[in-house]
Amino acid sequence: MIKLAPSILSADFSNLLAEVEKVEKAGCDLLHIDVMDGHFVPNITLGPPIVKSLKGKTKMPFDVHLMIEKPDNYIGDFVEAGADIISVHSEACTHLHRTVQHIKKHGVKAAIALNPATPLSVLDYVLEDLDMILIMTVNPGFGGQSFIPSTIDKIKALKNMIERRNLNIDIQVDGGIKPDNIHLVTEAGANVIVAGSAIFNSEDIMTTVELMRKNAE
Ligand SMILES: O=C(CO)[C@@H](O)[C@H](O)COP(=O)(O)O
Repeated sequence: MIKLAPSILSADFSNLLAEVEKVEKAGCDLLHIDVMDGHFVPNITLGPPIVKSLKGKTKMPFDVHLMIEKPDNYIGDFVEAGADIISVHSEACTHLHRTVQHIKKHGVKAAIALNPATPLSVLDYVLEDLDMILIMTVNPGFGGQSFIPSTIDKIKALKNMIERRNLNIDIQVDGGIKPDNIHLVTEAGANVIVAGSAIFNSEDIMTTVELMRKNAE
């Protein structure tokens, strides 16, 4: 079962609630919230108050992707604001295992995100503790970038790694996913698909979501 997670980075922030309502009505499964600090990535987006302002206004779970340094300092604030899943970047964590336990202690789902150049081996000793792994299919920081094709082999290798250990972990992909390439990532093993510009910049969100779902399966 494929889950679609529209990234609000490409939404019209002056009309954020209406944008969220549109993707929920179109049948999307999760709301992907990109948090950027201007240090880990060269862009600044939003913090817990914006997340909190949306809580209770949609039934979609909040999938919060922290592209920030020192994520441990902010996990509690995002949980309090309404996060249901929190992803931290392996590249931003000095003590990755500790950070994963920190997320889980807050009672939300824990995920690790990997930049395109980061090997899967960083997951070796934390895999069993994860609910989801986020394979970045662009370098993080901006919406509207082009999909990096070498990430397909990485998704396949991750799928094998999870199956070999008999685990049940979602594989999320994020960056440059459109109706015409979504099948490449789902065939490789991804089941949670983030899409920002493809959904929010489309003329008809409902039709685009339907097309993405059809092409994914
Ligand atoms: O995390 C990020 C970018 O760092 C993403 O969530 C983007 O927002 C996805 O946007 P598109 O590539 O789908 O336009």
